[in-house]
Amino acid sequence: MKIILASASPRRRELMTLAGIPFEARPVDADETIICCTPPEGAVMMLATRKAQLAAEQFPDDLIIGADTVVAAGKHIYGKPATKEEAFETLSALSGKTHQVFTGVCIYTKSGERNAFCTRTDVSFFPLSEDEIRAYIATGEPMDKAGAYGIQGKGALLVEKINGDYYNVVGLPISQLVRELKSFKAQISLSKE
Ligand SMILES: Cc1cn([C@H]2C[C@H](O)[C@@H](COP(=O)(O)OP(=O)(O)OP(=O)(O)O)O2)c(=O)[nH]c1=O
Repeated sequence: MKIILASASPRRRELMTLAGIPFEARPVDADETIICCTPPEGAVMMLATRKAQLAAEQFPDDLIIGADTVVAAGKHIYGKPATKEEAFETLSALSGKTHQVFTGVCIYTKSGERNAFCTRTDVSFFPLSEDEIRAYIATGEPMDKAGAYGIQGKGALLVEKINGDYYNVVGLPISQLVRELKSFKAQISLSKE
């Protein structure tokens, strides 16, 4: 049984490699629309499960990992910005405040085993000036990232402090994932021999 990462995210691939998990990356084209008023924890687990189920159609004999990350602040849920203006609005809303980053992960086999979990990290931003936000957007970094920033890049300069797993913010709570995989019933080897 192979491990399939149902993801196009280069960050998730890097983190799987960092953890020493042997895997193949097979992106899926999932509808990432979140039903209105769904709490972020439920939304990310639902989307992670949707991605895993789609990949399982193509790889019915394998163990699939799907993941989804969103940023939540107050009642708002922020995914990847569609435009630079949306990135500006998102970063303005996060400026000077603490928000939550939720990543949902689903480990799934077509034979019926399923484990979905969600990890939360609190991230506090410094107050940001309009010029600072515009300069950051001009780097191009925000456009493919939930909440319109990447903590692993220049986005690190926006962050005053974090509470929780750093790798969860980058897109995969890798230590929790390794623990969940160990307790998963499927016969998988986590070593790369
Ligand atoms: C907050 C934050 C998010 N991100 C990224 C992680 C995810 O790749 C992305 C959130 O979008 P997702 O929809 O979770 O993932 P994706 O579209 O990149 O990849 P796939 O659906 O194929 O798995 O935002 C960072 O890289 N750094 C950060 O600091």
